[in-house]
Amino acid sequence: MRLHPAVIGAAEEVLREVMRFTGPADVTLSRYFKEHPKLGSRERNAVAEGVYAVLRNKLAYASFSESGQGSAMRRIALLGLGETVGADALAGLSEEEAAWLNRIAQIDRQSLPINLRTNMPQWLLDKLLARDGEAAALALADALNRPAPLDLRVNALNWKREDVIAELAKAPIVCEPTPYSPIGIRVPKKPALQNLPLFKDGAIEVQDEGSQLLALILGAKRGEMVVDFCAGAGGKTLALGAAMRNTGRLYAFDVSEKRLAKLKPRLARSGLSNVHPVVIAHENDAKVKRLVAKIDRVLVDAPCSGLGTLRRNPDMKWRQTPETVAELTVKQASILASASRLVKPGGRLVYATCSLLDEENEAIAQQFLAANDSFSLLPMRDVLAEQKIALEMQDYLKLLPQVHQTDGFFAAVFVRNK
Ligand SMILES: C[S@@+](CC[C@H](N)C(=O)[O-])C[C@H]1O[C@@H](n2cnc3c(N)ncnc32)[C@H](O)[C@@H]1O
Repeated sequence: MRLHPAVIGAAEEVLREVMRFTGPADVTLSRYFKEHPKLGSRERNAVAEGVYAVLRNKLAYASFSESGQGSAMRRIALLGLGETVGADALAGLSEEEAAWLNRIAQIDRQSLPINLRTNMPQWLLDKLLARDGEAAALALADALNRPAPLDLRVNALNWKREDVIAELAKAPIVCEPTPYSPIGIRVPKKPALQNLPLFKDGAIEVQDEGSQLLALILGAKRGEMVVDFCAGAGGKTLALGAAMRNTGRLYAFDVSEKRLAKLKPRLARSGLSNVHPVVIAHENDAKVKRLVAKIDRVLVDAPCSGLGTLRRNPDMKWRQTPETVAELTVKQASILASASRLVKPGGRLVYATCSLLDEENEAIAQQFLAANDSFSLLPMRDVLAEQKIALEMQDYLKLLPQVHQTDGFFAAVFVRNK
């Protein structure tokens, strides 16, 4: 059955706002759907898929849209919808438009110049080419430009992965265990989960496998004092609280009251009572100082460019610039320096990002080590062996979508010697 003709106009309209890149695309889409309640769920999905395809393929589509008729934004919307739901599903296409979409579909994308093939902003493409070379940069861009699967984390406090997989199969939801995280489940399709008893009972949370691994390498244990310094809506906090078997004390810091508020309902579902959310004004807040040298393990899941998560947030590549990245690196170094003071001798500090850029990753870790002789690096291969995670790494954790089928993540583990 064809989609309602309103889909094309809706995609065009919402793209006008999304393509200004003044805020996250998912927020703009949710607001648009709230303001347009008559769009059915099939139509909403089609609009969202079409918009995300445009964000993934922006440069190629801009080039393709130089031909065709109608407003430029309609042509761009048609390209996104044509790529995702297919021209045959669209009602309201003129004959010329259908023929044009058909012609565009015949173009061999491999024959396009590298900037149109990768659909990366030039500054980012230049960085990836200089660091990785053409073949690796193309493979990375290709993986980043594909939608991610849906990964779930099992709440290890009360649930076993195999039992959750068996329950999901009854729904019926096809899924499989994730290869590296012992508490992860991968769902290739994207079913709605919110109404499943498993979700309501806190047995599962949506979380990329890479993100699960970042929580695991902190190695948090029963009865410990742990700080999740940049907790946000608590994706990793929940994993840490369960790893601590709901004992000890887990502080969830963040400067954003709004993000921390989103942790509350998730905490209620999870059954955890060892988590203490704390809004801080900045990384040097007096609330931080009170815990100096008292904490066993500190996770710094730093604010970053998010360029490792382009599979889910393709707008990030158009919203970041060399200047925003430079600002972030100053913040990252400052947060890591302040958070490190909390770690007690013998304690562990993890610095993590979902960025792919060396300046947000290795450079921050190395700069920190150079300035802090009380900390040393715990090689990632040792940390992974300790956690029984079957991943080959050297000093750092570097997860890549084209290799590990996760989002792009970086992590360094430090131990305080004195
Ligand atoms: C990568 S996100 C955290 C995601 C979260 N850990 C999760 O797993 O869902 C980074 C977070 O750092 C927070 N942040 C930014 N500046 C901060 C600061 N100075 N101190 C603490 N948190 C900060 C942001 O509000 C954001 O929620």
